[in-house]
Amino acid sequence: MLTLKSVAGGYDDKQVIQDMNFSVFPGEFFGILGPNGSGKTTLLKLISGLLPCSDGSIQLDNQDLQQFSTKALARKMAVLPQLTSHAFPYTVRDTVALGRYAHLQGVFQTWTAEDERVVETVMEQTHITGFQHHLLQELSGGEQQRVFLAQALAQEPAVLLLDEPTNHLDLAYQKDLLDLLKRMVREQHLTVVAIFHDVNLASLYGDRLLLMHGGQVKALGRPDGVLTESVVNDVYQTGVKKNPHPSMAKPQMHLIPSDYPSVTKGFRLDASMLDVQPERVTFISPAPLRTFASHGWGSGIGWNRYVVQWFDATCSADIETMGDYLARDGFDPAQTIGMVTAGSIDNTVYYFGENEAASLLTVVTVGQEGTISVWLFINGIMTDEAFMQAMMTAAEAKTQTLRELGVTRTPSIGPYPEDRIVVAALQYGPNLPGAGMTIDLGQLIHDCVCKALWKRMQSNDD
Ligand SMILES: Nc1ncnc2c1ncn2[C@@H]1O[C@H](COP(=O)(O)OP(=O)(O)OP(=O)(O)O)[C@@H](O)[C@H]1O
Repeated sequence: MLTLKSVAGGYDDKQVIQDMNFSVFPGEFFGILGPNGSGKTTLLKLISGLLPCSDGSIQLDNQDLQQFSTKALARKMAVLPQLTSHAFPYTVRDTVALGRYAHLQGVFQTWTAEDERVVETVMEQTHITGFQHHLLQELSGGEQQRVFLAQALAQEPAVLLLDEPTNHLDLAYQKDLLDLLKRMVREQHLTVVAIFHDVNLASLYGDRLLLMHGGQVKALGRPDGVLTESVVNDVYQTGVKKNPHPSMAKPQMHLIPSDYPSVTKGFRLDASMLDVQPERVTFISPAPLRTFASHGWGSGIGWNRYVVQWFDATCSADIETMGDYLARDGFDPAQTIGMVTAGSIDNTVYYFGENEAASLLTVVTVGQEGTISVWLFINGIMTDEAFMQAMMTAAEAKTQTLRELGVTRTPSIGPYPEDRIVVAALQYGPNLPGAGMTIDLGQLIHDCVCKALWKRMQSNDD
């Protein structure tokens, strides 16, 4: 275990680190974050013994760092410093082999079969075997980074210290390197202490994070506790928005550019953007809208410009055939919510509604087999909660209207597996924090969906 007790330190004329107290446990991936100049590298230099502490102490497995000989410390701890442009006239293999220095045995420092095996293994793990006979200066920055990681791993340390290890690495190698470290943490109980600039990578891979500010601890703990919007905004002095990762329980921070002009400024979603043709109904927005869609192509949460429904009696409407419809009619698949149903243009009704809180266009289509699609195009800035509440309110309005109309459907009134709801918001204009039935937007949605459905059903009677 690595333990820092009241550690202070820095350079001759400058005290950088103050009163650092924390422990890093065996088999832990410990991430260090902080703005430029906050003291991350200085802290790592103190932990590696490169700089002496001016106060406090650092212990490794209950032994003071100063009590280790250089070679004994190198068998316990390896360091991957920030990559510099300084290139050595060594081959890749020789550079990696230098990592075995602390393990060489006897007076003649004999190179053993075990040393050979370790060098081979770490070169394979870091994908550098293919250029092992190249000179270091012939490699790209990312390739050099992997060579120095292999050298550090060749030390077979219990603790690995890394200063911005993903610098210079492309996306795939960033993931490869961090996956490798994570695997070593899990399988070999390696302790990793790594400085990150990318808060999202730190969140994904770090078991715990230390957020530094002005040479001190600003926050320390699990990523979801450390990476709060207010703390990150405060420390980095910039606007961020926190969101969960789509497939892991890890927070992710999204930068909000401060002078990003709203492309949706100055227009309003209304029926002029709706195109009703015999074979399909299309809503075309001049700019991407934030969308929540329950079914079909583009379902889930996203940003889309087009919402399209094709009427095709022969279509099985599965997600595979949707690509053909999009391609045939020239819609960008990345910006489209698409659906297909049996039916015709007669089945489309729309209604524009407005109250003091917001305005919205409601489009309702009813397929031949009874499938109902409800689209809501809302003028305002909706929160995620508002989107979900809008979905629930629209579903409730639909069910209530069908009940009032005495409409029965197969399999039954109520939840109908093929019914669809799309909620799209301009994300410009009034703030709309909720859309439940007790607030203005919810009432407007309920009113518009009921009116549109009534209109549709009355036209049925004509
Ligand atoms: N060799 C040095 N001599 C004197 N001061 C130094 C030295 N190295 C760094 N500093 C100062 O110490 C402070 C912390 O620097 P450090 O490199 O630890 O920050 P950092 O958080 O790693 O920054 P970055 O994110 O930019 O890499 C800075 O104000 C820096 O100017």
